[in-house]
Amino acid sequence: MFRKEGLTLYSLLQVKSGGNIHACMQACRPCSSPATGLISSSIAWRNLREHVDGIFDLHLKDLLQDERRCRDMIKEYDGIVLDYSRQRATSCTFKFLLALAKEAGVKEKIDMMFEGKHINKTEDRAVLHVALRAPRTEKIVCDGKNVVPDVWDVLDKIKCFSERVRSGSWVGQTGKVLKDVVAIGIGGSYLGPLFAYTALQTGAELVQLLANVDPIDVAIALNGLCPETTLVVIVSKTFTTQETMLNAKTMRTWLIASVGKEGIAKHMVAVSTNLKLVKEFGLDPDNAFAFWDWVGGRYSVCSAVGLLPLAIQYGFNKVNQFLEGAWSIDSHFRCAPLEDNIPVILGLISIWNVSFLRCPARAILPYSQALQKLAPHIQQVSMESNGKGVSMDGRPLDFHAGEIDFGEPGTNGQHSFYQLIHQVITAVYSPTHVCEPISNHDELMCNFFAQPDALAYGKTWEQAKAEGISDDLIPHKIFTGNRPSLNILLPTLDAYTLGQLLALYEHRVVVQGFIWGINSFDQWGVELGKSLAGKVRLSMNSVRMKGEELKGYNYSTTYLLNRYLKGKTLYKFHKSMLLDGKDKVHLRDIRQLVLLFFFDLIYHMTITSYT
Ligand SMILES: O=P(O)(O)OC[C@H]1O[C@H](O)[C@H](O)[C@@H](O)[C@@H]1O
Repeated sequence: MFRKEGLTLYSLLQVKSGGNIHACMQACRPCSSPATGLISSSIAWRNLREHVDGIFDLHLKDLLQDERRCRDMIKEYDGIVLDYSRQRATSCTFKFLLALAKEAGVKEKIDMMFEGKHINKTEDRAVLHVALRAPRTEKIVCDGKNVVPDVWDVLDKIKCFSERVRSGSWVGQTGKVLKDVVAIGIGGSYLGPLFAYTALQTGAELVQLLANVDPIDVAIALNGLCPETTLVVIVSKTFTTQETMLNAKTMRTWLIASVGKEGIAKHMVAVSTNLKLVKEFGLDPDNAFAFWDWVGGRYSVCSAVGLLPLAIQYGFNKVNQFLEGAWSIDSHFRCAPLEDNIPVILGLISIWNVSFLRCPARAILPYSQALQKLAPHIQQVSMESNGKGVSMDGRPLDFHAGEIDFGEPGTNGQHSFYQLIHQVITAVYSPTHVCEPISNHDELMCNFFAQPDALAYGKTWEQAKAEGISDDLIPHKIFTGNRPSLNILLPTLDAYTLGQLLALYEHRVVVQGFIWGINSFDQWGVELGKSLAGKVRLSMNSVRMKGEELKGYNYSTTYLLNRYLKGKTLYKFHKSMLLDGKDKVHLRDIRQLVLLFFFDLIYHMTITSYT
């Protein structure tokens, strides 16, 4: 009944209908434990597979007429409103989904997470990012130790340091007040901080974040900065990530040229779990802000990774509010019954769309420009966490898990890819940064409220005809609708609600992983790419230093690498090229010399038919 291809939203509309919902309800069998270890062999999963057949008859425009259903599909908690009535699901669907959550032991797994159990089995680690936002009085034990006091030691250190930088009492080596901060990191050490930092932006930025190892990015970051008044923050959980370490070395060279080696302690600090390597890099451990291996990189926004830049820029008060917002959702996630638990409901909706309706693409569309970096952050949180092909115990999955996430703030996205929007819409319904533009915000929100219904209802031939559209244009102007979305409304966008939003998305991803039975906390696929890059690095050095021939690559890679190395003889990117009079950057020169390579990745996700 399904077409044999994925990544298409239209599959929803092309499938043949089958059965009806009441028949499916009667067919519902009591649940029992999965026989093979995969959740797909459970009765709860099979009930959903049978149930999904009945759904294809139903159109959202009909489902939306049932007010009781719609009322049941709106949940509120601590100012957040979740409306999932525009999902292609009935109340019965949610009964089946909740049965699946119970079958998968979601509640028990949430408890294990909060209890510091080593649920990241492949790395033998606890998963305790929730401990990062726990109040000082809370007790969260990991490996026999309450970790909350350690968390607060670092928070106190962040408070003290950030206040000194902000007040000007922390001065650079030459006695000048620091005016600029560059935070270097990549992946989780960049995307999460960037999301939070951008969301709270007020206009006067002290901090900038640098990720890419591309020399142009480095040059742009340094452009106009004076080493004597610049603080560099190296952010790396492992302190081994090549890109970050290379950028850190470039920055160190840049600083030393002006303030000398002895000035580094005043101009460079680090955020890491690896304090030994921080010291070996030449930084004073007193200038390091620690975190712990039980914080995954992509879940590290609430550690010093995200909080140090936030505290320096916006003050520690905002950091406190951010943590309180996240903790509000953490507490709800831990304690609320599954049927009222907003992150659990969000996770179940994702499971329903991906594994049963087979819609593995999700657009995240905040109707708030301040949330412009939400989608890039969630791309990593979701796709690195749940882009897994095997279960926790190494069995290949026989169902589809993981989504393709993408997004853009509305209304920009409307003018780009809205033909494909499909699942999540986030909005702020009261503006925070009111310059004057109440009417601008109203305009924005008109679009926000219009889009979900446009997607749900579509437009029929008859409606188009009644609008006087000519027959030849009607095929282009009718829309089948029935595209699901869900809405999240925040009362405002401030540090508190930002923390709530972050925790909601983090926990949604975790719930999905709990149900699919995968490990949402490791990233071995990324490691493969890293080790292959290491091999290429060695080969490049052998060619350059020893004049050796490239060996061990296929024809295509050898050809491209040789072309690159040949072009590289023109490329002389060194200190004097980067700097002119110590702080002036030759962007144009660098641009001319850098060879650009890019590639299109064609990712084909195959979804096989149900039998
Ligand atoms: O913070 P770092 O140790 O430098 O790691 C930065 C990033 O490295 C890799 O790409 C991992 O897959 C990410 O999860 C991590 O956030």
